[in-house]
Amino acid sequence: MTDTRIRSIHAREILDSRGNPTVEADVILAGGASGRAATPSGASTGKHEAVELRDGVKDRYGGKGVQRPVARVNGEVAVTLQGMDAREQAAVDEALIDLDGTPNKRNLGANATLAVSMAVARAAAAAEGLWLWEYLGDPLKPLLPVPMMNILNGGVHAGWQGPDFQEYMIAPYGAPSVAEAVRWGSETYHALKDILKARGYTTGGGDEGGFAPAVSTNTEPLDLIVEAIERAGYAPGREIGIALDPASSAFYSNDVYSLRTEGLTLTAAEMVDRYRDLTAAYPVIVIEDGLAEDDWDGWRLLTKALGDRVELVGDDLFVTKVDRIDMGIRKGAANAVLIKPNQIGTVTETIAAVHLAQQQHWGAMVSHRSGETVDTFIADFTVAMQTGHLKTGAPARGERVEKYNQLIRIEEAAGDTARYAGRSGFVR
Ligand SMILES: O=C(O)[C@@H](CO)OP(=O)(O)O
Ligand SMILES: [Mg+2]
Repeated sequence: MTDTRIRSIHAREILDSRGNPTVEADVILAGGASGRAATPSGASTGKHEAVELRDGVKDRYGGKGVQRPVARVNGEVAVTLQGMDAREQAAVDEALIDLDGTPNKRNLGANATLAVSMAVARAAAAAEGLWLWEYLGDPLKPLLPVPMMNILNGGVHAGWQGPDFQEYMIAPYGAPSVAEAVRWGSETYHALKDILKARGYTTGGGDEGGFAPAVSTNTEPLDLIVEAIERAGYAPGREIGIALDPASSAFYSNDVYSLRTEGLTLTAAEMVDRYRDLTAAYPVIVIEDGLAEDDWDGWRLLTKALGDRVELVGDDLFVTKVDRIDMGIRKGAANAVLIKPNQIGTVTETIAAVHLAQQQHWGAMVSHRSGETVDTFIADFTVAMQTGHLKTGAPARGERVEKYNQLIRIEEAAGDTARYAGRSGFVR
């Protein structure tokens, strides 16, 4: 094997899919192998997430002057990591955590540390001549995830023009392989487009490539999607299920949830009743962020009511942090964790969050951000961690399909050892 010590690290500012700046890092090893990675960026960010910094922006986090995440990677981060073995991911990430020295990466920026951390993993995999998923996981046990395709966008991702709920996803768990699942998803997406056109809705897209029609209730998208699944020739519930991310922290304040489209203001208990009705009437198998990021009592209520039959995923609630996931386990709040590497800022800490969820027999759903790049790290990561499902937007738009296409490539390369998670990809 070639020399895997880190020779140089270089970061730059590039654009994400919303046209906003983000960080990309290149890592070159002494033996010549290299890795490149770019960090995505959220819009409906949880308030407990690690901090994202941008070059030239005035520092809001207690530092003086302006933020310089890229310059700091090219300066002190590069100097500190130089000579370290890229295969020692935990040690590299520990060095990044120490150098930052804060609980939420506000010093270096989680977007800067993550780009470096991911690029180090890629460089090490390249040096060993392995696919990233093989390097990060068990090469003999690739588990291909159910693609959770967000085909109808609302909330902040659609400029509050449509439903209050942010994401309506389809989960083609009945397919025999990930390649077929992607095809089923794209056929349903195109059927939905035809249905929307016929009803006089615009077919413009939201941030994650799903359609953003100006519907007047939060249930209308469910009717439209069930119809689209049928029109594409599949059985709603048996072959393709539906997942929701209401991202409810965005419409929660003063202890109530305000559903603008429906002119309703609901308590947590009333929201739980609503979700109970929705899951009885539609094939909804996952609800992410059904309640707000600090509404622990509401989450316990929701988990008691639906936790035995619906995967209840905490995104803003847990922000990929082990101490918050631990709190959820102790309180009986949720039964699954959304896994977003940039919420925490290193590969090692992301793996720790996945492992904690898995030890509890909780679900772990790896996720993109609404602002993305063509980086496919999360596709390989999901296969390696055997999490069973990956949400990464609509089966349209380059930065989203690139992840689904990577799953197709992995499945092909893995051949007979590849297994598609299907229904087993969900905790309930
Ligand atoms: O809420 C979410 O789950 C994400 C990704 O779909 O959105 P954002 O990246 O805007 O936080
Ligand atoms: Mg979410």
